[in-house]
Amino acid sequence: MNNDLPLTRLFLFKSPSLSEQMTKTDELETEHSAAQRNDSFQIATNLLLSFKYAGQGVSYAFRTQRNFRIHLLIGAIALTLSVYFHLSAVACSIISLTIALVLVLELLNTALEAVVDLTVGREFHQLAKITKDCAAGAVLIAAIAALLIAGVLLLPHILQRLALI
Ligand SMILES: Nc1ncnc2c1ncn2[C@@H]1O[C@H](COP(=O)(O)OP(=O)(O)OP(=O)(O)O)[C@@H](O)[C@H]1O
Repeated sequence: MNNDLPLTRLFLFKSPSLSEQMTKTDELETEHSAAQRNDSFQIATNLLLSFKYAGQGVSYAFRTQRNFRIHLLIGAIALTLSVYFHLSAVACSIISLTIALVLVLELLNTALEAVVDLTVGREFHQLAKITKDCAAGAVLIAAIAALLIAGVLLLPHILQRLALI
């Protein structure tokens, strides 16, 4: 297995081969992005703009990541049920934390995918595979834990309401 990433791949925005393939539109978008980046450096002290960029990250994940939307929907259902069944403040906090953990990991997964794609482009690389698979695995483990915790805390109430116990 060749684990050596060329240094140029790590430090250049695009590999030369990919740059050659860029369309005129891509070039314009890159210039536009560069201008935006310069602006962001000039206004980095503005706290409201920091929140805005963070919001753009969440918005991007929501728009592009189906799993993020699914986790958000399941989280909303779990929280609604928690309030509906008058779960204790501690139980609600635990459920909220597990939901937040899954969403945070989904955002990090999306960020890592972007960095990997930025680095290796469309080329296959074993390290790219490991990075993406591990990031996806982290989301999966958090999601299973969240489901188990919500199940333990909510299931007795749901079964009771359905008159099954
Ligand atoms: N450059 C690459 N080199 C090697 N394997 C890759 C590469 N890109 C993706 N893969 C493999 O393909 C899988 C899917 O990659 P992809 O970028 O489509 O993520 P994804 O499944 O869409 O993730 P998510 O569902 O979280 O958005 C990865 O988990 C990895 O195993």
